[in-house]
Amino acid sequence: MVQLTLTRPDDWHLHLRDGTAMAAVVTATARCFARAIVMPNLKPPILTVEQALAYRERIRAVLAPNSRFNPLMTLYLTDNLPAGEIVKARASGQVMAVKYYPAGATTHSEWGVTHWHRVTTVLETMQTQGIPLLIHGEVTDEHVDIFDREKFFIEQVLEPLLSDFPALKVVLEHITTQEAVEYVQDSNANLAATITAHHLLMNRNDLFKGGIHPHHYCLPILKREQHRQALLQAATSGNPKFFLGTDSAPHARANKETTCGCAGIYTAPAALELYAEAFEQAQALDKLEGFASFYGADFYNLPRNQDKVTLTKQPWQMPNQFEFGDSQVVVPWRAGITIDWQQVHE
Ligand SMILES: NC(=O)N[C@@H](CC(=O)O)C(=O)O
Ligand SMILES: [Zn+2]
Ligand SMILES: [Zn+2]
Repeated sequence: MVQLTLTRPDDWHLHLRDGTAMAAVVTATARCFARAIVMPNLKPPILTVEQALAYRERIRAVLAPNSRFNPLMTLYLTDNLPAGEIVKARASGQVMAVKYYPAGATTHSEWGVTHWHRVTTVLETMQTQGIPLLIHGEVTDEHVDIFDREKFFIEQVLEPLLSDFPALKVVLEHITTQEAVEYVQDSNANLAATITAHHLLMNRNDLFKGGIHPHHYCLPILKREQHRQALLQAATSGNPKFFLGTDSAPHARANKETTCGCAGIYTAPAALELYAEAFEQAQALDKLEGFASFYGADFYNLPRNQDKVTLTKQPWQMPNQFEFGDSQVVVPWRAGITIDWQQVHE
């Protein structure tokens, strides 16, 4: 049997939601990942260190008693986030980063940043304190084609922002384009990017193959094949600027399969297995460990994990749905479909 053993990975971009929904999904991540950067886009969002630490305790409270899963918290950047909150975040040791949502760009981004010029004081403090800025990199101008929003964000926002804050650590999250890959490659070591499994394995045809697929809809939206190839190349290149962030983003089935469905793909139930599939496709399984288990920790100046996980090539079928709190269900990516790799649970 083909087996693959690697240092336990971390997920550097994850949505856990809150309440009973959170309780229903957190194990899917905790079974595999040692740590995860937990996104703050709750409704209402996580605006203070106090709220972030309380959210962290709610997550920890539903973990199995012997779980060593460590949720790493983030703050939601608004036009009004006080710089003092950054100092508190640094002191907390558990609030690791600040998330920049352009207002209106994605799920629960309505409290996000209207223009980066409004948050320069906070960025200044983050730069001094060494707190990374995590960016959803899409412009929100409705005149910009949805497939070009990432490219335009890089030109119109990221480039000027980085030139004003060259020492700020920045993660361009869930990149989807060749332009993003090239921009990150060509920048200094303070800029890194996360890549999702679904953007490594699907292109925009998968939104429409034989009919419309709401469970393939996420933001940034899937792009054409040329971009998927660029992402695959970046992820498997061994360049430490690219690391794992699933962007696993569960929504209730009823909110996906509807007239105006939510953006977000729930990949946590097979996250590492799906990355293995992508890396195998690129004949680069030997590069998975660096991408999944080393480079993110290095970027955040955290120790690499010590223990291991093992995947085996034993097909299994993804369930059609999972419970999602309060009599809701969530449909995972690849629902009802065979997954090639499987994590071995000791
Ligand atoms: N990726 C998504 O399509 N959705 C995310 C938000 C985000 O990461 O942009 C969500 O919270 O549902
Ligand atoms: Zn996003
Ligand atoms: Zn996300």
